[in-house]
Amino acid sequence: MSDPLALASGLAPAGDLAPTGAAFRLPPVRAYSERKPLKASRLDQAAAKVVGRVRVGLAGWAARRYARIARNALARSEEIAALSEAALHLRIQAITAALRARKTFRDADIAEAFALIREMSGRVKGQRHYGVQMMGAAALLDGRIAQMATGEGKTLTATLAAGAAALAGLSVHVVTVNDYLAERDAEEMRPLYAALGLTVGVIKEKQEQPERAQAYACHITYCTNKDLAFDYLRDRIALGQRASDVRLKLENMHARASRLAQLRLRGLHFAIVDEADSVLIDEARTPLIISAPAGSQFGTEVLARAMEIAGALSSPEDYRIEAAEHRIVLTDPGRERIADLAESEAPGQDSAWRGRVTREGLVRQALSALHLFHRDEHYILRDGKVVIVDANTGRVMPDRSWSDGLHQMVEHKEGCDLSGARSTLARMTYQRFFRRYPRLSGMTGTTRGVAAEFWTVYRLPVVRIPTHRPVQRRHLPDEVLPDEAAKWRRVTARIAELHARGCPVLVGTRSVGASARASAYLTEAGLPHTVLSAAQDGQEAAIVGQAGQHGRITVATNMAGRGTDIKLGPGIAERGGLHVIMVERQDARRIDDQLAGRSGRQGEPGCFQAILSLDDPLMESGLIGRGLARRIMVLLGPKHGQAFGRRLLRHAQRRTEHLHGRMRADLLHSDQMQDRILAFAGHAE
Ligand SMILES: Nc1ncnc2c1ncn2[C@@H]1O[C@H](COP(=O)(O)OP(=O)(O)OP(=O)(O)O)[C@@H](O)[C@H]1O
Repeated sequence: MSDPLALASGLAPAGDLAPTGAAFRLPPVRAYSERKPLKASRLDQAAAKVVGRVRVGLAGWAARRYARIARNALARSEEIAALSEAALHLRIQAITAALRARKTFRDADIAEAFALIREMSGRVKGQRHYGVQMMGAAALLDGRIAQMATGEGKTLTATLAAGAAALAGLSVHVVTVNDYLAERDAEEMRPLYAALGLTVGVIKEKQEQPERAQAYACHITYCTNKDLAFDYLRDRIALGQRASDVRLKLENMHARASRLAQLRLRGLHFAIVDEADSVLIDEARTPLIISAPAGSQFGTEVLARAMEIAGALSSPEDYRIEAAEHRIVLTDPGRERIADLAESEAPGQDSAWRGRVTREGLVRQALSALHLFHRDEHYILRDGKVVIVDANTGRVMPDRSWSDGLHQMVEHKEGCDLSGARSTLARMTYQRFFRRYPRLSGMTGTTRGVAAEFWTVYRLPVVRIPTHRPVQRRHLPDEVLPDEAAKWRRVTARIAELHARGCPVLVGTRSVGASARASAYLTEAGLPHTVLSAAQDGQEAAIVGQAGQHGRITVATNMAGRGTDIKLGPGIAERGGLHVIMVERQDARRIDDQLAGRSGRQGEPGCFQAILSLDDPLMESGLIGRGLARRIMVLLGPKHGQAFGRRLLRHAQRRTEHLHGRMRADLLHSDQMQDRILAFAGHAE
């Protein structure tokens, strides 16, 4: 293999899988493995982009190599299928020894390991990996993004790469986007790993440090990106913010042991990121912050006054709402008005109003709470508390809070009790975190528009893997209605028609609020349905389990757009499979594709249709206003008007994608600057 995987081991050797003795050497023990930060100056980024393009072009060549590995593995399948249980175990021990001795993955070893894992999977789970799944797994082992269409079986694919790497002695992290998927995948695959002699740990939200350390000590650990990154941040705090490996080696045994006992991870070695575009691209900018209760915070009166002042200002004279960037910008006249209002309403009363920066910060947060953060979209109210809804996954994040007093401002707006203010102890982003893995890989259904970014930011080339069977999903043309009301009438009519035929329907929305509206319209039309949203994520498995059954109607935010495997009930394939109706465009075409991918899985029939309106939230990033767009649509008549509406929405989506891409590039650059500045003062996180 031209780019062999260099082996490294965690603190604890990954277990005794092969007979001990002279047969193989354990890889060198490193204290807390991680990669040095990658360079990311503007010039590096530009160069990486060019290289990235070339590598994307060369991906076909790499795919041929992975196909060869898969063919070689399949060629052994008959012989391996004939092995007795004991003989199969002996072969697994032999390949384990070979992998560990060589410290690199050779194509022949990979083919042997894959063939053995595949056979074991067939015996234990009744599922033998397809050739294309072995291709995908070879790409993962090689540190790439395997682009595999939705429903192609990425969960099973990961077992080959995770299993082979764990047999070789690497500690493996399989990263998914939410707790439900992490637990489901780990439990589903546990019997297979156990048969290979590998242990599996699952990280769950409420676990304490010892339990977490135990789960990370397993050969393979299933976890969410959020848990993993926070555990790493906590380890960095415990390690004392210094380059850990050298320091740990220099410390005496006792100090070292007590420090190690506080750690959770065994360092970063090999990660397989499921839904890689969501984790590595969409969530790249999410700030990960570890905070502690802070001493002082503003009281209700100050927040109330900030809200009053915010209410007295007007847009665009005093401030501008930049919806796409999700920020408020104060104008010069606005700043003056704030100074006047603060002075007149509270002559010298509270120190908060004396300093310009604090004063304007407070009013900006109040304006944000009023105009940018909406209930049932960005947050929900649960037990009298403001609970954030993650924009990417549609899930509630009970332990997350907005920083810099924004959370308290939103609580005040909603009349909730104020939670305590917190100060930051450590902070980083996913972008920064995942770049620390010496060997990173990912799987995703789509890399549309972001393949070059995977390379620029993470040095991850994308390899497209063919589907096992031809895709049978039908895509109907988008329909664009002039406004919300017309859209919902059309949506309910279409659902009623499908429901009458017994077809299961999945309605995909962008927010909890839109799901509630969909639910109200369906109730009015007398259509029985179930809502799957952040507000009731506890029943997720049960709802998803039913969504492909006869006549079912399920309304879901984009939380169902990732990883959920909706199985078709009896007779449903003959009725055309699952129908997915998208009622709002997402911020990126990739996310629309994910929703479409809930239907037509594994070569089954399915149908995808978008019924949209010019009231779509994306239109805020559009070229022209909604009123003008409506008039032009009417002028153009039904046929051309539709084409115009479709183009307008696509264009708005492309602008949003572009804007977000630029923001991520800026962040990478500023992260790099921060590294340089902080190099004199210690580590950034
Ligand atoms: N080799 C196989 N043999 C039999 N069934 C398989 C095989 N591989 C996958 N499947 C089945 O295919 C379905 C889809 O798998 P899975 O949910 O892992 O797909 P996915 O690629 O992760 O989809 P998504 O992109 O939506 O996350 C599952 O029901 C799984 O059991």
